[in-house]
Amino acid sequence: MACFLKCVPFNVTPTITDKPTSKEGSLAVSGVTRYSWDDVEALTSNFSRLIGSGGYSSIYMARLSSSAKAALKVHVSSHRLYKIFKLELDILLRLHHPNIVKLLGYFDDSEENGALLLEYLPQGNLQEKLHRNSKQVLPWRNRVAIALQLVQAIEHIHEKCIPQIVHGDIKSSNVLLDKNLNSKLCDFGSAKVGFSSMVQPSTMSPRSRHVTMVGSPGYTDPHYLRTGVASKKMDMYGFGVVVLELVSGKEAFSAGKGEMLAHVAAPLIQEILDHSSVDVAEDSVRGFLDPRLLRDSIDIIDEVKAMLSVAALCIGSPPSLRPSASRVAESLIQKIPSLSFLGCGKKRVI
Ligand SMILES: Nc1ncnc2c1ncn2[C@@H]1O[C@H](COP(=O)(O)OP(=O)(O)OP(=O)(O)O)[C@@H](O)[C@H]1O
Repeated sequence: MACFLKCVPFNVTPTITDKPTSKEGSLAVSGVTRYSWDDVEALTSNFSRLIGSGGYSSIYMARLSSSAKAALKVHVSSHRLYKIFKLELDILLRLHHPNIVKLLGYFDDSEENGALLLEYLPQGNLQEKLHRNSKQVLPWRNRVAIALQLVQAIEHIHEKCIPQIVHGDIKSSNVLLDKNLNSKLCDFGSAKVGFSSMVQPSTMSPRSRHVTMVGSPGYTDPHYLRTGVASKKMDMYGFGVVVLELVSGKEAFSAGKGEMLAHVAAPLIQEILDHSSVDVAEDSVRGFLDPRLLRDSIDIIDEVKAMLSVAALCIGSPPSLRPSASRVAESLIQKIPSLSFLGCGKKRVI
């Protein structure tokens, strides 16, 4: 999760009622099992296989049976991080969507230790898939499918959940991939729940016009950085940057060059906003496209332009002009024929 958390106080109201199940030592809440620490140790074979780590957690392989795998996210033990664990737990208990990581169970000592048992996504996160595994090129049709599935997950939390949820940290390492490269949004530790559209961090003093957080480098909405006002539009900004990553194969922030992808793309984005993606020179588009996809570029150039025009609108200013997640989903389905391999045009999951 991003350092967003340092600025926004959480008001986590426990909403979970535990009900006993037949399994000894475990409790279940709406199909989600509550585990004891002994269960957790057994499921992970004493935390023997680390499969991922984030700023505030470690993720271990867990086995529910000889064939069924899961991922156990253990939050670092502390009172402050326990609140983040509770926030993520409360949100995941409410969320059921094919493109959002599924909660299977949890451990909670009600003080400062918590762990989430999640469905296991064997292809890891999108950031690694795009940038670290250079031998295996992610095909174009999977990239557009991932963009659509991600925006459908965002649409679900923004527009279908009551109260609505803002994720607060949309980035490629928070997009996990299943064995068929379907995407699942994870990491709700930075989320805001139940405000109408905007939230202002209370740590912003009237004298200070700047917020202390910087967010995940390359993904944070500059409007949020300037004003401290968080809204659904900041998720759309993060989504726009992920689309730029999918198209270009470049990282959102290059530490070596100290360069942000949104800045690198700015001239092309401006051209698209000033004219229309249809009129933008094909050479400029090819110049931005992931070189590993250039071989197929003749067939996909119109789709690349459609993806770029979505990214341009999502990272544009002012935030009020950015499209909603449902508008983006509709526009991708309309303009990208490759999505038909998913049957996306026919049936929408929201
Ligand atoms: N269900 C899962 N299946 C497989 N791998 C996972 C799963 N959940 C998390 N991971 C791996 O662990 C990484 C970190 O997970 P996550 O983002 O939830 O942790 P975090 O502490 O909130 O991280 P961050 O500092 O990025 O916010 C993911 O990018 C992914 O590589």
